[in-house]
Amino acid sequence: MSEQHLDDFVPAPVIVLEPTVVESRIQNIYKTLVERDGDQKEYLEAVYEVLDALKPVFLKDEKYIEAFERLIEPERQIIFRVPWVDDQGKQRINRGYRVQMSSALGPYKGGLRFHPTVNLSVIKFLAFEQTFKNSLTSLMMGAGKGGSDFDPRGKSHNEVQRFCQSFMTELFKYIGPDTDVPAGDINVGAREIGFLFGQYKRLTGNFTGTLTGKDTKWGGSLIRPEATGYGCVYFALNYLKFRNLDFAGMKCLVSGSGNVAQYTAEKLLEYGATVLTVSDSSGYVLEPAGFTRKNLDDIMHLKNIVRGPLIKYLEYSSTAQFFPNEKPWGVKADLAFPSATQNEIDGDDAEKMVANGVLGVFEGANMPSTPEAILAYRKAKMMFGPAKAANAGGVAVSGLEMAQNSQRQQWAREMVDERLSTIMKDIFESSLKAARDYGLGDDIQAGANIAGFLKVADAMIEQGIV
Ligand SMILES: NC(=O)C1=CN([C@@H]2O[C@H](COP(=O)(O)OP(=O)(O)OC[C@H]3O[C@@H](n4cnc5c(N)ncnc54)[C@H](OP(=O)(O)O)[C@@H]3O)[C@@H](O)[C@H]2O)C=CC1
Ligand SMILES: O=C(O)CCC(=O)C(=O)O
Repeated sequence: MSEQHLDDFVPAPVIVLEPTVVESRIQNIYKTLVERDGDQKEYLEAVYEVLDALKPVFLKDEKYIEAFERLIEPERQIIFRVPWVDDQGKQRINRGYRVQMSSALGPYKGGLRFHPTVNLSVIKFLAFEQTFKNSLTSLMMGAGKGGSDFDPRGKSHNEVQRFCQSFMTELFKYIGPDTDVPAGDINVGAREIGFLFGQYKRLTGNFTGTLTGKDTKWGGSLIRPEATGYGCVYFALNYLKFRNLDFAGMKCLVSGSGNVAQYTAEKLLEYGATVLTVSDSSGYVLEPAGFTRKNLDDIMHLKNIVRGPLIKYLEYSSTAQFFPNEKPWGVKADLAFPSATQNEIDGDDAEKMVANGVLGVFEGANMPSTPEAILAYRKAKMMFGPAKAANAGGVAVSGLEMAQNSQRQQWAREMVDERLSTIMKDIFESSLKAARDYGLGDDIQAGANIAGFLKVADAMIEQGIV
């Protein structure tokens, strides 16, 4: 650029609007979204939470309102047919999705979920949350999310393989190591990533880091399987330290019994906490004296190898109690780690936790707390680690997997764990700093939204209206 051009460059003026004008712009953004996508209730819930938290940012500069308006329209939404053949030779059809939300900070990045509840609203809310989460990690990652309404429950190994191959036969057109890098989420673990990667390689002829969460023998990062659960506990550790507390003797409720729940429980045990519960979609298990390491190994065996329902855990333990079709939130404890799915804690569940003196909730799952639940935590001044901050460890190590793949290297376990722990500490601190910068005290929920948003918004503004 010539000097003349540099002289010509005038940064956009800061436009400060009256609070009433900001309020009405916010209402209009939300109203327009409801008019367009009113049936997407999970997406509306996720957008509303962020919109509300960003008010102080919008009050300081109008440009951020415009950036937000742009951000809530995904860059691209891909919906496709996934035909496959079951073990009886019968044709089956599922629907596949990939929402490429934002490429402001890097290639689209985020997991794939296979679950009968998957629809466009669910994938959009997950891609939206991913945008702020990935920004908080400070790694070069944009945001996306995908999946299918395919239900792997009761499907054979071969059926899952055929489904994954068909899913990738369409998805491969839209992804790549520098464009979009999917990973796992609910029901997409090491087995499914293997099938998806194999088909991607077969279709493109390239062995690239296009998926993360790969097996560590062929390009995966050490610590990626543990990263979301460990990261959530590291985040909680920073929050506890900030309140002059620690894990020793803390009684913890964990929900879910999949990837995130298992490694959350593992790290909690390492830190001397007591894990009282795990759950699945059929109910929850209580170990009244807390899970031992052996108990946790049994849960891992039941869920990862046998792939059975949680009631079968009673065959492994004589002390456990199983509560069918119930959630663990009424059990008396000190800390809660929801690690199953969205909206698994409603207002009533949260009130039970408040009444039981729960000190903090750290979200391993994405958006597990309803708006009513969050209100109850806030009123009770509980510690609250919102998903986009607390569960960012998984995607952070996926970012490190991308870096290792680019270098054709595999880093040592200790090195990845150290990076993860530092990233979680930085996320806690940057969320706190953003809250303080905007006069919001130690409101980590608002701070995480603000810190995550500002980086994406500034990048969007600097890259022009695209
Ligand atoms: N894996 C990762 O790296 C990351 C995951 N997350 C989030 O963490 C959460 C758990 O994911 P992950 O552990 O990977 O998934 P898994 O598939 O490994 O485990 C999911 C667990 O949640 C339970 N579950 C799923 N749906 C429901 C439901 N509707 N009601 C009650 N329980 C349910 C499952 O029970 P059942 O087996 O009976 O279905 C299972 O125990 C999700 O919200 C995901 O988006 C967030 C960041 C990263
Ligand atoms: O590792 C990733 O890319 C995605 C993890 C994910 O889906 C999430 O953070 O919700």
